[in-house]
Amino acid sequence: MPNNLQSLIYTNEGGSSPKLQVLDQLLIPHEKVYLDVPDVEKAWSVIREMQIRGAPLIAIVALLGLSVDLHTNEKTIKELDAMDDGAVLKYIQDKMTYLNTSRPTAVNLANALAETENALKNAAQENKEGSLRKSLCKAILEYSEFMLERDVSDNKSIGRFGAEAILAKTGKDKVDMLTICNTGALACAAYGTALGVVRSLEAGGNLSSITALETRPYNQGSRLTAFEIMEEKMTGGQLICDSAAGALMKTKNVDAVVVGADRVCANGDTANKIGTYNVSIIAAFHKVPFYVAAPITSLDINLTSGDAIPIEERSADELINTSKAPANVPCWNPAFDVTPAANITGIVTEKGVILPDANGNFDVRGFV
Ligand SMILES: CSC[C@@H](O)[C@@H](O)C(=O)COP(=O)(O)O
Repeated sequence: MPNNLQSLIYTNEGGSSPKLQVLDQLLIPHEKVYLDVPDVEKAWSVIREMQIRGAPLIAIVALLGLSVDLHTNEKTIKELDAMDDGAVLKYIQDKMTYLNTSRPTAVNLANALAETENALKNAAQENKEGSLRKSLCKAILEYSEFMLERDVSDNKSIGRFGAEAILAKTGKDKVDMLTICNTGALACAAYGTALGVVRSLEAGGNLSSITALETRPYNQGSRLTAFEIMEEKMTGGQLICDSAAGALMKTKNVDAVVVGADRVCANGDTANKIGTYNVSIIAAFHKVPFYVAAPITSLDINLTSGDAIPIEERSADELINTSKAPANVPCWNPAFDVTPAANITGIVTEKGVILPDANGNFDVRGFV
């Protein structure tokens, strides 16, 4: 991703004055506007309104937003000043619980908050700063910055493992790829997951083409992925509408599909942007390998199958406003669907590719 178009801008002058701005993705590709995130309320709303989106970025913005709130928001500082030590932990936990209500399907935020809880417990025990409040706030700051750095290195590993797996599976030197939604630098701190795999193929000279699906109704494919493809002049980049995926596989060539994930269950069932399930069925019909690319933080080993994944349903307006439909038509607008593990060839993580066993069953638990 070119430096002039980052999903977020984070600074921390002096080590304890974090500042966060996020790119308003609803305005891309026509305008580039960065929004200040001074507190958890703003972090919650940019996530909820999809001004930022993508499972990894949602978690990063929530945690950095919490850190900014605790260190620099005057209202929060005043409230903390008036508290005794016993109340501080609960106060921070309440803000975390609130952030976790922003969007339900991606598990990365819930996993990040669980990791933060552990960091808080350790910080409280060690109390290195000599003040519980300072120790807890420092722990949040350190953990949020760690997440930011880890995201980029994990994505590069996912990219490498995914490219190797696809080239080995297809036995080709150059591959035609298909993807849905936006899983690129705009969905993460940088580089991307599924689009990171495509980036890695391109870097190795192994990309023949990359087709992005439009991804109705929010058009993350046409607004964001197509934008990233054009910015980087990716080889053979093109856009098609969602309903053209079958025709593409039948009449042109697709060597492999690679998609992101919002939540991968213990058995490999994967929630991702609405329409991913359709693509997996078409890929299975045409015997095209179908890869999921996601960091370990997208795995939810507590859910045994995809039936239990909470699927976010969004307002009818989003569908009506983007489809010229009659204003009063009833709509069902699920933001995600679940691809059954049976349709998945491999799950690419930063630790390697998870493959099914001899019976075709996945068990992702050993990777967490
Ligand atoms: C690396 S992002 C993976 C997924 O989060 C992505 O494919 C997706 O479904 C995003 O949905 P969104 O509703 O735009 O947040």
